[in-house]
Amino acid sequence: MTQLNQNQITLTRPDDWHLHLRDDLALQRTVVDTARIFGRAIVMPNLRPPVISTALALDYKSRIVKNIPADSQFQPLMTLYLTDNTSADEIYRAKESGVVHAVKLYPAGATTNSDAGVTDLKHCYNALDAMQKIGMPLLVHGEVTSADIDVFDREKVFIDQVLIPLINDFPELRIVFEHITTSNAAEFVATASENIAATITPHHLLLNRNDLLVGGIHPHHYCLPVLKRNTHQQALIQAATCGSKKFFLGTDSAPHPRSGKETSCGCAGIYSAHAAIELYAEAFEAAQALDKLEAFASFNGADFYRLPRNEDKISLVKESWDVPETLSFADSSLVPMRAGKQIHWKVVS
Ligand SMILES: NC(=O)N[C@@H](CC(=O)O)C(=O)O
Ligand SMILES: [Zn+2]
Ligand SMILES: [Zn+2]
Repeated sequence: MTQLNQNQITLTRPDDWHLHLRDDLALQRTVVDTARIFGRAIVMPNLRPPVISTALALDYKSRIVKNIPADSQFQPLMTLYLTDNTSADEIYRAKESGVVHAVKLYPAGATTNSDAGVTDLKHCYNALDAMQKIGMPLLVHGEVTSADIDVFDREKVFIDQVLIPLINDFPELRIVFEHITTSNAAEFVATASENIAATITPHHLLLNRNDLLVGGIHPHHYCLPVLKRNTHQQALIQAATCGSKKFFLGTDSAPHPRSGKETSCGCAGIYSAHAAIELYAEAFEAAQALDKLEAFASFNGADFYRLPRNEDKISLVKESWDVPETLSFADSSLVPMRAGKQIHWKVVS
């Protein structure tokens, strides 16, 4: 990475390894915002109905591609939604398509649109076996769902109850522990085998649970896994900036209409695609680790997914700009991360 000075950085074009684009009219917003900066993105399959087959993934991809601006080289990388019924054949079809790059595990009931998710991983052993054989990564929303487990502990308990047994049974399975939020997860990944990696979001680097709960409740900071205490935030910053190849950029940008967030039972998800790399630059600068941003954003994910790194570059300058209060979203609007406030890095073309 060429760091010209403290006020400008140039890095290889980054990729987003965990992204929600939604569907239909929403794609006009989400695809354009992500394609502005990112070369590729791993597209989450939690639509209604979920993307459970290669055929559905191909259809979804064609709807996404229609919304890519003509001057963009952006490539959506598709995923399948794992269910209790996913067959080994479906995994082989996914691999052969060249279009599906990973399979996503949502424990049933864990998060937005996860009702069709997995009730017990034992139902998925044929599919997991096939994935292990062909090197297809399993992406996990790593939270248990039992009512008796506190929402702040669900990630840590997932490691003990689900992830460790899974790795014991499938030691060669390539796994991405998505959107990690705790020191427990960061430590676990750092010391696990090279088959285990993790994505980290901009909001879990920049925010902690005070930003959700102090001075009133802030529904636009509600996401899953929920923001944790600041010691966990510090552990994530350390993991992202320490130079380890196991941690990489995944925004988990997850738009919901304003009306779905500002209500008596609000949806989980934070929209960051309008300014994702700029927000990461802020987090890395605050940790005095801007020199580590390029590997995190542009190398480690591509290497884990065994895809070529991007070749072109983007540049950011340290310049503050105002984030709008709202952005148009399908037939309504959404409130983006940092709405009505400033972001202190800006991409220059
Ligand atoms: N992260 C979230 O809070 N929400 C995501 C689902 C997910 O990634 O768990 C969504 O699809 O809205
Ligand atoms: Zn998730
Ligand atoms: Zn997500």
